[in-house]
Amino acid sequence: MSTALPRPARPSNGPPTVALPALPVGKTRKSTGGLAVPVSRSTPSTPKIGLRAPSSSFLPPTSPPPTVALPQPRSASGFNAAGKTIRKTVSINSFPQPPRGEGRITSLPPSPLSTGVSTRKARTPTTPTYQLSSVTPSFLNGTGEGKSIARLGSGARNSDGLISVSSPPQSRSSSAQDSYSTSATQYEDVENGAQTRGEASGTGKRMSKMDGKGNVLVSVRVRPDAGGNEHGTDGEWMVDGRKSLIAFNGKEGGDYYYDNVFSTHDDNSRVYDHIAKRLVRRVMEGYHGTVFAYGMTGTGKTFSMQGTASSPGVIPLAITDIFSYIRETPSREFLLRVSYLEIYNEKIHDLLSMSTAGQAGQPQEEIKLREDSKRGVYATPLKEEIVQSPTQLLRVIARGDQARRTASTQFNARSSRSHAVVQIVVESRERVPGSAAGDSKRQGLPPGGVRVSTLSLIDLAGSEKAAESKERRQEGSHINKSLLTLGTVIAKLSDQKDKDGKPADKDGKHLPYRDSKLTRLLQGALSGNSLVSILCTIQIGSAGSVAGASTHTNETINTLKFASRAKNNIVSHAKRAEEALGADGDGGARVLLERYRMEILELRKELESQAKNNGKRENEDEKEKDAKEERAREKQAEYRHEEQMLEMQLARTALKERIDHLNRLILSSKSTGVNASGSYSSLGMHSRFSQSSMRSSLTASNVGRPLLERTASMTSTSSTIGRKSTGHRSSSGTGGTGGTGGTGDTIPAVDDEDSVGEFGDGTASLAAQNRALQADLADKNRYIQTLEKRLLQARRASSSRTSVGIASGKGILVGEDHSVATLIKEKDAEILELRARLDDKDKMLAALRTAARSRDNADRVDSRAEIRASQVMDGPGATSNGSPTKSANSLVRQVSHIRKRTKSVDEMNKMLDEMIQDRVQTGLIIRGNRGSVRVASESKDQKPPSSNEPPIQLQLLSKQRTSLAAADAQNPVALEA
Ligand SMILES: Nc1ncnc2c1ncn2[C@@H]1O[C@H](COP(=O)(O)OP(=O)(O)OP(=O)(O)O)[C@@H](O)[C@H]1O
Repeated sequence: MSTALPRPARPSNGPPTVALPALPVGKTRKSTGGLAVPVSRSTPSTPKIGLRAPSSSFLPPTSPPPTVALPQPRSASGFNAAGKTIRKTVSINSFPQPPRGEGRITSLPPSPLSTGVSTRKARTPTTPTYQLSSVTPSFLNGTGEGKSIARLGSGARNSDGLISVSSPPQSRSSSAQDSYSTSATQYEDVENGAQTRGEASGTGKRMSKMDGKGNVLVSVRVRPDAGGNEHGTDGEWMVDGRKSLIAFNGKEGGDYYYDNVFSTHDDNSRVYDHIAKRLVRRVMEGYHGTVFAYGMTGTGKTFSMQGTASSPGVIPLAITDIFSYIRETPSREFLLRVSYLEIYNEKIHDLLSMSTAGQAGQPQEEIKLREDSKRGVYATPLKEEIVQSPTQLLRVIARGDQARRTASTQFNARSSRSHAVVQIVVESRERVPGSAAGDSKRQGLPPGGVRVSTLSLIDLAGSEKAAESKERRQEGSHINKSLLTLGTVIAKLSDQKDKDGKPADKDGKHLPYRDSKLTRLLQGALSGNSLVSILCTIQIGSAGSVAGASTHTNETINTLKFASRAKNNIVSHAKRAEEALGADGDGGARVLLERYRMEILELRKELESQAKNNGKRENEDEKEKDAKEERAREKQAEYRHEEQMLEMQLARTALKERIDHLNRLILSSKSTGVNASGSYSSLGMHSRFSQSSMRSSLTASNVGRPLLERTASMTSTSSTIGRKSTGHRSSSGTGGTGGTGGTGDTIPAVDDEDSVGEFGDGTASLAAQNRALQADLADKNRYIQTLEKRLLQARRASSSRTSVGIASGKGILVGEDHSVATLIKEKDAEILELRARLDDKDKMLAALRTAARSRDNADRVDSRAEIRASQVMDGPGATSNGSPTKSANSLVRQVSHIRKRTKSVDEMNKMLDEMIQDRVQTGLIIRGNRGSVRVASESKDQKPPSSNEPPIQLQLLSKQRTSLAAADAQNPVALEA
């Protein structure tokens, strides 16, 4: 069916290269206030529009077939074969640069707003309709379109043959470097200086190079009719996607050419490819870009921007391409952050924080628009989320969508009641600064800087004429007001600047950007700082009613007018964003990539310095630890050493005491006991001595375990002796006055034959002394065993310490250990010696015992004989008279004998004291407060005992032996025995 439809008879090729004469404008067109009039309307040969098929006819035109798929050159499209003037039918694609001055003004399409209409009306009759013919033709005009088309080869992709412009490759991730013939692309190519279109660009290319400006990309999408009528109800509409044409044959009709016209059959993917794909790439390369959808409510703005799961729209497809670009550009690193806001009833809401703050019932902080020289106009405070994957980005946007306000309207069950703005900020920098020096040089940018560009994807709320509810009406009034302001600003846009250098309208007046939040937010894009692509959505059809049809038609025409005006008036001066170097200044501080890089560098430095410090600290810690361990070891060794020295000292003292004690005992055993005066007994002496030595021991060894054990040993010793001593005393007490006639019967609990003193005066008998000695001997043996144990332990400790000392290389320790080892050896020798001495003493004791017995026997015999002799000599009278002469003599003899012996003991003690005194003087022995002595081993300058010189105990012992021998020599009784 579509094949049979006649097409508008417009020349499609062979455009003139010069300005064409003005053509008369048809009345009907005039009445539209300058709206474009399809040539076909006034061409007799052209069928009526009502019969025409819409441009979405799927089959290629029959005759004459377009030579190329590109849009008509504007010179050709401006009029038909009949030479009719069609002011507004100049192809938008033929505006590689904005019209200027008067030409531009006159070429403006009629504004839907009152301001533009009168001007247009006044000028229309006198102004040539093809004002832009003087503009250097672009690659799309007659100078080279054929070649460019052949090269671009977009037709292959267009299955329905309606593509009017070359299309980029379809792959979402393809580069499509030179396949997009829009003004914006021309601009970009100028920037890069690349002859991407080669000869196809022709003079247009050269012109572009000269001023580097371009128009925005304006596309129109026709939504399928809800009633199933694809091409309009009254047959007045014609949509030709291939020619980018929308023609209306009704009231205020005309032909409208745009960069792209999408028919009802074009899907979202195709729409994206044509309106946004290139722009997204440019954004990734450093330009700011804005895509927005404009149109009446329910015409498919949201459908085009967001799409559906099966047919994703501009936003998801752009996101896919952004990440594809990042993947394809390994030489740069990127950082993406996204924000999402809506303008509802002239208030800005953050859709990303609304989903959190709003849910929690917290009022959102009011978001204001601010402006600075670097960022332009921006909303603050606005949540920005850094995203790392398409999924994450889509999720963020979906979250915002959830928060967006929608409501049911007459034309849309889920109408967006706000303008929604997704902003994706792209930061990028060379991965290795300076690596692409050549490239950077070409771009005139230093390597290493961060480029920041912004992609704004805007879904405007739909204009609405009538609303039922008050709320809808209020929303509608805000929406309409902001859209009206947008239209006004666009209508007033010009190259004029005011005295401050700010964009001004044609009369030099301020542009009313501030009249609405929307225009304020779009200020940067509208004033040319960014590449702009506008998608206008329309619906051709009645929407089921006559009233609806008329509303639709009016709205559709208004939308088309808006699109035309935007195409003509918005001029892009977009430049690649400057690279911010360092984090200095306001711009630098915003650049997260730079901030993060600096932060990373700082953190790395910190990490390194920390690692260094840690290393140092570890070393120090280790050293300190070593030193501590060393000190602990030394302390331990010192303690052990002290302990050992103490033990040895105690042992020495104890041994000495023993020796003294034994000596005293031996000497006592040689004596005959105390005489009748009872001045002292040997056991009494011993007891006293024992107590005193105990005290001294306690004083000398008041620390350590050895003390307790040794003290216990001493206690047992003293108790043994004390018991005997007590027993002795008690015997003294009972039998002390027994006189010569006293017998052993007076001593209880002593069954030994020797238990009774011969004098009955309490003097200890030899047997008692022997028992005491044996008990003492047992004590001594036990003590020696304890000593041996101690020494064994000391030896072990010393050997382990020696090994530690050797391991740690401490010569001094080894030296000390040597001395200790030597001491131990000496101790061993000493013990051996002592044993030998003890054996000697045992033997001596046995001998003494025997001698004592035989002496006692002899004494008894002697005394009896003496008594008998005196009795004989004195007679009975003498005895009765009690002459005491002889017995007194005998007693005197005995006493003198005992005194002699006592004297020898005293002498020996004296000798020992002298020896000790001698040692004390030489500093080898220190005398304690209570008479105890200790070896001055603690003193640091203590000389190690000479290997030749025997230890003091041995010396004492040997001296003692000598003295004993001397005493024995004086005491023939003992020796003879
Ligand atoms: N090209 C299309 N193909 C199929 N369905 C479409 C198309 N355009 C719009 N629709 C459908 O029309 C309805 C309204 O579309 P959409 O919500 O996108 O309109 P709108 O312009 O955003 O409206 P509003 O301004 O009220 O938000 C939706 O159900 C959508 O699916």
